[in-house]
Amino acid sequence: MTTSTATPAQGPATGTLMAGKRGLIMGVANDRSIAWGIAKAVAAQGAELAFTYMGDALAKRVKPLAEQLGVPHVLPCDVTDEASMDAVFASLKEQWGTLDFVVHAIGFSDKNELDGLYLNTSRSNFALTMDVSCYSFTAIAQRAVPMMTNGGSLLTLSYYGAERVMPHYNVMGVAKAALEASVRYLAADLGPQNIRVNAISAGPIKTLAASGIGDFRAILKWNELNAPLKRNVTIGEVGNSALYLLSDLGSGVTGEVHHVDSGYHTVGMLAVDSAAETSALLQSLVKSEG
Ligand SMILES: NC(=O)c1ccc[n+]([C@@H]2O[C@H](COP(=O)([O-])OP(=O)(O)OC[C@H]3O[C@@H](n4cnc5c(N)ncnc54)[C@H](O)[C@@H]3O)[C@@H](O)[C@H]2O)c1
Repeated sequence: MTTSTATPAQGPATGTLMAGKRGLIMGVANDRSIAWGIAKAVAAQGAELAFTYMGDALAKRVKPLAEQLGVPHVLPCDVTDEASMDAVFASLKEQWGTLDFVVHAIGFSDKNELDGLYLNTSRSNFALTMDVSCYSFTAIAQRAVPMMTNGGSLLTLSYYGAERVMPHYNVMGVAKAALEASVRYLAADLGPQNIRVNAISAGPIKTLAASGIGDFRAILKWNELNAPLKRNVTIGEVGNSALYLLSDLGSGVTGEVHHVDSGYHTVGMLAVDSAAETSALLQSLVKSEG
């Protein structure tokens, strides 16, 4: 193996950890997407990939990215549409026959409800958020598992708002909590087939999906000030942790929610050395609420 010690800033480490493995990456929207960070990390280790994208508008962005990594299969998929998911797996079955891993980096909620109080969540947006952000992982697993004849690895993305109240995360927090529970149930169901199921709980990262969350910039700053590493994480770092869970390095790990968040989830109190800046940030949040 020829793994280098490159940091995410220098690009992913190259090597052969994923050689011979075929995987589907769902959720690349652009080059800021967490799914893109994961795709780069596993491609640099020899994985053969397929991408899905949602809607014609994103095809223009996703196809050139796929070309960069030499990904030949780029398929449309809307996870609220059963036929669209069936078509993706029928196509992969025809092209590849078997599948080794799937990355589910998909979430959605009406941004009007990612602001203000959770109390005001509508029935329709509750159902849509749960469908896209939680149930779809199970729906994808149902289709992927029959192709994972040599075992496999399923990976989804969560956020700390599943465990603790984060301002404005609202119904997404409820959906992520359910998603994390489904990781554990799927892990139990699929363990006997040597199919592992895990989640990465990523720290806040400026992406298209994140831009819909109220006061997201303040959340980014708050994490930077108060996380043990005193900075936010990159999609490259999430990609490297995903590589561990998707490759045989993670062969003993399933049902896990692995935090890649500069350690923020371990902190019980604000950082004393950033108290002044954190307090100024709080003041600005109070003003924006007012
Ligand atoms: N950015 C963050 O701070 C952060 C932190 C933790 C977890 N996450 C999670 O990471 C995952 C990826 O999000 P991201 O931040 O990279 O943003 P992103 O906008 O780049 O990716 C979200 C993806 O979901 C796709 N999507 C939405 N509705 C869909 C549908 N009906 N069918 C198929 N695809 C659909 C979008 O097309 C997009 O590709 C999400 O689950 C998100 O909740 C993000």
